[in-house]
Amino acid sequence: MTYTVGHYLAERLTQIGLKHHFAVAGDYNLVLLDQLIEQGGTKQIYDCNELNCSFAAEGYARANGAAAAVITFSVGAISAMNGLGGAYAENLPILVISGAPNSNDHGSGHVLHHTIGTTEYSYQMEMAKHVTCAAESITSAETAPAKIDHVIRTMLREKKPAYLEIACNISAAPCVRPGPVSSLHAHPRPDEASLKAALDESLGFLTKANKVAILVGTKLRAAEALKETIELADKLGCPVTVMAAAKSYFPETHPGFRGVYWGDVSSPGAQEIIEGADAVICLAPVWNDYSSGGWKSIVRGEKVLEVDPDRVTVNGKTFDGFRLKEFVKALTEKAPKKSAALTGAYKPVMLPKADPAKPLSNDEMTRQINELVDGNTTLFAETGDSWFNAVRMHLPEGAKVETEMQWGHIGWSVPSMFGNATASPERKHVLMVGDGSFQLTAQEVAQMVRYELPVIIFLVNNHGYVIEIAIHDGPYNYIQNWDYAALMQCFNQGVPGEESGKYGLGLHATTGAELAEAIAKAKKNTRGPTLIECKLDRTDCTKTLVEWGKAVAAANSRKPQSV
Ligand SMILES: Cc1ncc(Cn2nnc(CCOP(=O)(O)OP(=O)(O)O)c2C)c(N)n1
Repeated sequence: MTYTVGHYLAERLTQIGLKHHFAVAGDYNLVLLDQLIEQGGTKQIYDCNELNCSFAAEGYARANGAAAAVITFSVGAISAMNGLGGAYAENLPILVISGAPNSNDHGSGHVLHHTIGTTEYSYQMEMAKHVTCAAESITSAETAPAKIDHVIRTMLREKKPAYLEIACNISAAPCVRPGPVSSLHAHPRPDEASLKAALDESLGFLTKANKVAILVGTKLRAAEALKETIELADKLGCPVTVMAAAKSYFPETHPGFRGVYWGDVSSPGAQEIIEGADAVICLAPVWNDYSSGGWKSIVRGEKVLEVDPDRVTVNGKTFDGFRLKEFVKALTEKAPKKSAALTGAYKPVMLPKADPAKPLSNDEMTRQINELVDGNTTLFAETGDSWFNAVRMHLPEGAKVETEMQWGHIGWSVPSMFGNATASPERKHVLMVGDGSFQLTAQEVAQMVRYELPVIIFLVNNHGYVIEIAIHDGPYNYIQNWDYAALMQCFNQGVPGEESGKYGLGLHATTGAELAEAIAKAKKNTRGPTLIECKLDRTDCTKTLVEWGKAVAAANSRKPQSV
């Protein structure tokens, strides 16, 4: 068998740990898809469309560390741009690979199908450059290895997405074989002088402080320093809070854990700890309009030691030339004990059990889902009140929560959980998604039926865009109602001649008792997804959503600066 450009790509994807890659066929990528299958190493998983394909890769990367999606030129790739944007915003290394026009067409004056009808095809590459850390176009086998290695090495180092387009007549062209994968993982060595200076300045800052606290931020997982953060918290003995988008990045059973800090909508006691501290160690925070509650709560300034993925800022000075992980390890070695602010025990908000015969409430639904979440569960929470329901849950050790609070593309959670469940079949997967979001990517549940993923989907049918209603209401926030549970009947048609793909289960829950019964059935459905449609009153949402929504609306309505 001739070793080809497509084989090279497949071997590199396998070497970096991808057991699967996602794909949607298109005539520009069919030969490439054949090469990837022929080389093996990563199994080809199909999606209903390229938006879902790119989000499935994003979800796979959340569990696996990296991922790949293969789509066709222009009509496919431009849909997948949304997944690239989301992966960029959420710091996830996915590689989107687009089939591309025959290398002979460039400069030929040919107008090609699936393009915008001009004779220039570089517009896609130009678009991709804005939402990736590396982007390359392969039009010859000779240059393919360097370009493939460049985009993979860069995405792994930067924890950002990358883009590759391969001319359709080059995928099966003969190619040299790759060397060791270690060259793709190389990181620059830390600058010791800067690391020491940052450490000395930070120790001086902490030694003077009495009430020290840690705030775990959004980018800490991408900085690969979750374990190191626990070690720092153990050494300091101080309270630890997490930002909403970092929920589950720090174990909630840890003696120092004190809830979620989200300004005025923080967990009880968390706001006082952070805003009352005289030294806050902020680890990889992202302060956007959502996380700061409409710019009202940003933790920054002279009381803050801010540790970003590649920079430390403290006492009005800034230091770089090393990674967050290296700095946190060095700080832990010399950090003083600072347990003065750790008073009392953490008291999570435990929701009371409702009367099972009463109409299902948001609190009762959240209470039962929280009970379902164990140490081996990955809980996906979609944009909407699902965010606030996940944030208020109390997690057992090992539980993970996945959100997309920076990009916030409604519907992201369905394909992303599909990808995540594909990457981590040993874990349980639970999704909370509103009816509005679900309508954007609902068809990907059919792929969960096809691949027999035993995930549980809580479809929160509160009849509209409740998060938008909380921010700013209008007729545009009300949607066509579906019989969401009945979709499973539609998706269960299976693959002709095959036994698989027929085990989706759709259930309705209008009371606490019906929900409990549905969850019991879902736990027994091991050969496919279970969608439980939870009927809630539109006004029944968390108070934190309403309060936060008002703050975001106020931020959106700021008057233009008068010149
Ligand atoms: C692709 C995309 N288009 C529009 C929006 C704006 N948006 N954000 N949240 C929503 C509504 C979410 O409604 P649901 O999923 O029903 O969730 P709830 O808020 O819990 O009712 C919209 C329409 C968005 N965030 N992403």
